Amino acid sequence: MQGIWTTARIRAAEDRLLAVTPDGELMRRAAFGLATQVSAVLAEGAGGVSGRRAVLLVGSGNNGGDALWAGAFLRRRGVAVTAVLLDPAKTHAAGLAALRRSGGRAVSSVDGPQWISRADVVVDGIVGISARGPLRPEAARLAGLVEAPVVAVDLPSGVDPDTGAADGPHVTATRTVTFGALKPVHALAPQECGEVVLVDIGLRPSLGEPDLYRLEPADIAAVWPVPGPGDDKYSQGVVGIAAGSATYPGAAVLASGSAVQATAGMVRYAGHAADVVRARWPEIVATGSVTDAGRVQAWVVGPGIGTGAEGREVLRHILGQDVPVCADADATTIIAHTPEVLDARDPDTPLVLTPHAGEYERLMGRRPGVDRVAAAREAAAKYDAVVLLKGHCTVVAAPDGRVAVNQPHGSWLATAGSGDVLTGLVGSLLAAGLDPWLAAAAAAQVHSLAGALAAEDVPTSASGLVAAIPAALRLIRAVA
Ligand SMILES: NC(=O)C1=CN([C@@H]2O[C@H](COP(=O)(O)OP(=O)(O)OC[C@H]3O[C@@H](n4cnc5c(N)ncnc54)[C@H](OP(=O)(O)O)[C@@H]3O)[C@@H](O)[C@H]2O)[C@@H](O)CC1
Ligand SMILES: Nc1ncnc2c1ncn2[C@@H]1O[C@H](COP(=O)(O)OP(=O)(O)O)[C@@H](O)[C@H]1O
Ligand SMILES: [K+]
Repeated sequence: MQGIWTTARIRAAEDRLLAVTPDGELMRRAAFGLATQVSAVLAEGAGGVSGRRAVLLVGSGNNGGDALWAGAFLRRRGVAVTAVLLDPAKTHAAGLAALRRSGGRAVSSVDGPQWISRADVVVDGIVGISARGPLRPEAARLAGLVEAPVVAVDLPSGVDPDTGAADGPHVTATRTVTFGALKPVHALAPQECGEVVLVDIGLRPSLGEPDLYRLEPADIAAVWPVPGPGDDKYSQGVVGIAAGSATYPGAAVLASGSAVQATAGMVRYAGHAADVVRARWPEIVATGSVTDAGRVQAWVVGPGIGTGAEGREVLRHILGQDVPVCADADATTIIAHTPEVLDARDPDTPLVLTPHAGEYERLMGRRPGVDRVAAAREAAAKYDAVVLLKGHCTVVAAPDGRVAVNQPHGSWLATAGSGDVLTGLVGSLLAAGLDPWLAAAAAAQVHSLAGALAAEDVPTSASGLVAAIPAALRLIRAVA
């Protein structure tokens, strides 16, 4: 798993490392890595390095210092470097001196536009992990003039380092070069960061346990159930799907189909769409009611079941079965409106809730807001459940505090019925006995990968996602 650390933790680790490192050493390590990446962007975008023009946007902190030192390294490779100083009186003195010694130029922000317009690459050293709020007007004005590729130092300025919120003027980078460790912004604002490159400055041993995680293919491959020689259809975990209705059978078909594709064992369906489900997926054992569904090791409940009395009874029955439950869509709304249905649940029975922002609002009485990690954690604590908060970057929080952030592969999942596919994936992993947090996080990752593979650069559908699940799993197992 990739670890991600909040800026408070990064700063504390940096302080520990700084105390045992010669003055300026960390910044020089960071700047050298940064200069290497700027050179690479020049080589790719401007056809070479020597003779190309780099403009540094330099703020008042160490982030600007990194940019200035990198400018000095770039000079050695023959790059024409101009630093635009946003606050000359507070500019990092040693960095500025190094740039000047190397033959680089420094100008004030008034003279910035003429240099920015001729740049082959712009280095965003406006602000780093000590940033608060969006870009200030002068920085916003200069950033708005940039047309060249942008390499962001540590993070794209104006984007919140800890929440990834980009709700005001900010930089959008082609590449972000970060130091020592990933910060939340890198997982939560992929659109603004572009490609993220991590430069090792020796921080890892000082960091301790991560605050957030991102699953890597190897993590998913290691836990995704595959049958062994001793397995049969039951031993791998049977998942039950309570979804859809006679009028709206689509959710049932999608959630059940997703479960069929996800694992090898067995899928049971219970509800009013039994005929349609059976016709589409003959391998599913389908019945009309959850009370005669047979034994399962986990339940998926909610998509399309309605929020009336019948839906409530279905949910109450399922919560009382002492097996893990993924409650989605209408089940989320029922829980929000009649929380006493949860009394049917044994406190030790794992529950996964999968709200989108609107369902979150019903569950918590407020929108998730800009701090989606905190929002998911609060809901997880309130409901003693794993909460998968849907979005471009889906966040999965466990009641014990663990949080995973999903890595999106584009926005292809924004299609009707996509959530039904996700819930089927979660359910089959719960049935296989996975830790519920890991099940939800792995499902989210496979879901987005299936979206990208189904889409292949043109829009896809939820049925397309279901069909692409095997390809996503094949790819994950191949690269792991
Ligand atoms: N420590 C280390 O070992 C290493 C650190 N490293 C690097 O240091 C960076 C952190 O540096 P830092 O702490 O100096 O703060 P940083 O983010 O550059 O600037 C903060 C200043 O900017 C201002 N400002 C604030 N908000 C603003 C806004 N919205 N828009 C505009 N301006 C704004 C505000 O100043 P003010 O103008 O208010 O006086 C504030 O004080 C880190 O990201 C990494 O790049 C690497 O070299 C590796 C080793
Ligand atoms: N812009 C987006 N980028 C990436 N993923 C998205 C985006 N919009 C939605 N998704 C994902 O698509 C799924 C939509 O689920 P949901 O809102 O329940 O839709 P539905 O009710 O139509 O099934 C979620 O997994 C969500 O994270
Ligand atoms: K920056």
